[in-house]
Amino acid sequence: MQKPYPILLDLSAKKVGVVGGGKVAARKIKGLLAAGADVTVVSPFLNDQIDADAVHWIQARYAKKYIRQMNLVFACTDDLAVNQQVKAEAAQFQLVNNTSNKHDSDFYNVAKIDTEHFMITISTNGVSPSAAKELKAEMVTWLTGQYPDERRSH
Ligand SMILES: C[C@@]1(CC(=O)O)c2cc3[nH]c(cc4nc(cc5[nH]c(cc(n2)[C@H]1CCC(=O)O)[C@@](C)(CC(=O)O)[C@@H]5CCC(=O)O)C(CC(=O)O)=C4CCC(=O)O)c(CCC(=O)O)c3CC(=O)O
Ligand SMILES: NC(=O)C1=CN([C@@H]2O[C@H](COP(=O)(O)OP(=O)(O)OC[C@H]3O[C@@H](n4cnc5c(N)ncnc54)[C@H](O)[C@@H]3O)[C@@H](O)[C@H]2O)C=CC1
Repeated sequence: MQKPYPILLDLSAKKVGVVGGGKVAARKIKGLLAAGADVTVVSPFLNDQIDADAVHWIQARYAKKYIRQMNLVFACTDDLAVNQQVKAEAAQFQLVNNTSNKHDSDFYNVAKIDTEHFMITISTNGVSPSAAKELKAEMVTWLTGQYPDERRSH
């Protein structure tokens, strides 16, 4: 991304689409449900880490019609052509995260530390997600030393 614009979103009760129901989808869905989003998953199969009762599950292969209401869409299948298709077919109002191609995404997810007083988000602007995860771990250790009360969910 050339000039990313960072924001925090209120997704409570907002419809969010997730295409694919595997390991990566499971991680994204966990974060979305924690934010109170109304998640619809389009996928023939669901990973056992995804609670089918907590989402709307459309048990089908991707088709544009399933996500036409959603502002925010996560393309998480293991078929790169399908993820690309989700991005290519999106309307102007839809923001798509193609999880298999950072060069084909409208937004990236961030590593997050959520404490009593701060929400700290970490990004490498797509360069190295594992480096973001490592820096998060170091910052949690540092923060815990500075603010002993700040141990909430990370
Ligand atoms: C561009 C971005 C788009 C997006 O997903 O939003 C993206 C893309 C890709 N990730 C890949 C791999 C991994 N991603 C993780 C983990 C996380 N990835 C996250 C974000 C992002 N990942 C966005 C940019 C973030 C930034 O700017 O720093 C985090 C921060 C947040 C989250 O996922 O919610 C979360 C850590 C949060 C936490 O732990 O706290 C791990 C580690 C693990 O799973 O343990 C691995 C395996 C190890 C590795 O390769 O690093 C691949 C290669 C796929 C392949 O080639 O097979 C791509 C595709 C590509 O690079 O194009
Ligand atoms: N952005 C990130 O954080 C990361 C992204 N990736 C990328 O994520 C992608 C998915 O990886 P995993 O979740 O590990 O794969 P996975 O194999 O666990 O899951 C793939 C899911 O896609 C579904 N699917 C396949 N074709 C579909 C279609 N036509 N329509 C709807 N659903 C369909 C399958 O049923 C399955 O649920 C890979 O392309 C990988 O490169 C991998 C690691 C991290």
